[in-house]
Amino acid sequence: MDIITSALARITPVNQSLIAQAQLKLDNKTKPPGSLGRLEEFARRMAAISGVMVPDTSKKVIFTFAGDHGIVEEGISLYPSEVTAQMVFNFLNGGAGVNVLARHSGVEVRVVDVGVDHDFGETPGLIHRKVARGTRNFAQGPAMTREEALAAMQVGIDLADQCKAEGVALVGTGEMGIGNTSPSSAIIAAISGLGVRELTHRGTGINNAALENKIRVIEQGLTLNSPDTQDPLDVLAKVGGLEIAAIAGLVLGCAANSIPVVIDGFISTAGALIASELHPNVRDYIFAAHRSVEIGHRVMLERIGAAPILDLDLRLGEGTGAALAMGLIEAGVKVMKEMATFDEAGVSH
Ligand SMILES: O=C(O)c1ccc[n+]([C@@H]2O[C@H](COP(=O)([O-])O)[C@@H](O)[C@H]2O)c1
Ligand SMILES: Cc1cc2nc[nH]c2cc1C
Repeated sequence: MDIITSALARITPVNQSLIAQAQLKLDNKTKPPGSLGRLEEFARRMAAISGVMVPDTSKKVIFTFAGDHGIVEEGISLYPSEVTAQMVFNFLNGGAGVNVLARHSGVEVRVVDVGVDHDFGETPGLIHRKVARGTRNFAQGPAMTREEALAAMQVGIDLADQCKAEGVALVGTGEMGIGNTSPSSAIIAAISGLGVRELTHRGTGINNAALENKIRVIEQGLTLNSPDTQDPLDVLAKVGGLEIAAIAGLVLGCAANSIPVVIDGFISTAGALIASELHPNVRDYIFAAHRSVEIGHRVMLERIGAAPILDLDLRLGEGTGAALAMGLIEAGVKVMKEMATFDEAGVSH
């Protein structure tokens, strides 16, 4: 049995009876029924996924996976590939957006090199799991071999298994990779069958002329590689990315370990989409942190069936939206844990 098959075999449906029990408990709290809106949904789903009515949410981790992209040579980003490695050092120094917002929410950030085009040597604090020094240019041939895509997915699965052993209650996804909105658009175009133009946006902030070129380059890559749209791993390998594959593995691994997973923006959702196409129960473990400015994100979220928690015009990635949303999900669990019932508070109902 290969690595993916064995992870898929561990995925079970979430505990439906805990959803009903959690709602009963929430309805006894001092509030009109349902009045805490989606916070109640978070509390119900956290119970159903973890199998515990009030999970201990003290350990929360975001994985920021970094990888480079051969497609950058086509001029599809505003920034050069060197920025990916430079930002890895910024993450390790605690100075990036995700570090700030994760500190705000009491979340630990772990940075993973799964495919950066830089030799990090012994760099302390970095999780060294490099599969390759970036993908190949998918406008000229396949981005990865199937073996490379599977190896990167294995990184995510391993980290999810480790989270289970550590008692991590909530996992978040994040990424850093100059050029990675292009493979993300290619993935949703291949899987949805919609046109590249409807799914491709400005990434780091390219102008109209560069956007036209980006659309043309992605269309060329899809035509050249003609990924098997019924085979999510073929799509991932041919037009995806190493960090996207690792996120697919992390999401799959979280589902296999009954850990709720909060997905960040457009690129993270591309990874989660691959995982949820591989097994229908994966989506029950996913919380969508926010709706990104990237126009294709809405289509991805609809396909996964996830309603975004926030809509803040974010388009940074790294796990920034996940960090913010994790605080709200934890707030839902705290309502379940700490809020007085009508009887406890002596309030009539
Ligand atoms: O998370 C998002 O929705 C998001 C939207 C646009 C850009 N990004 C980030 O910007 C980089 C990719 O943009 P680009 O233009 O280089 O493809 C990459 O490092 C992502 O983390 C992230
Ligand atoms: C500076 C910078 C930070 C980022 N974080 C995620 N993607 C990014 C892209 C750039 C360019």
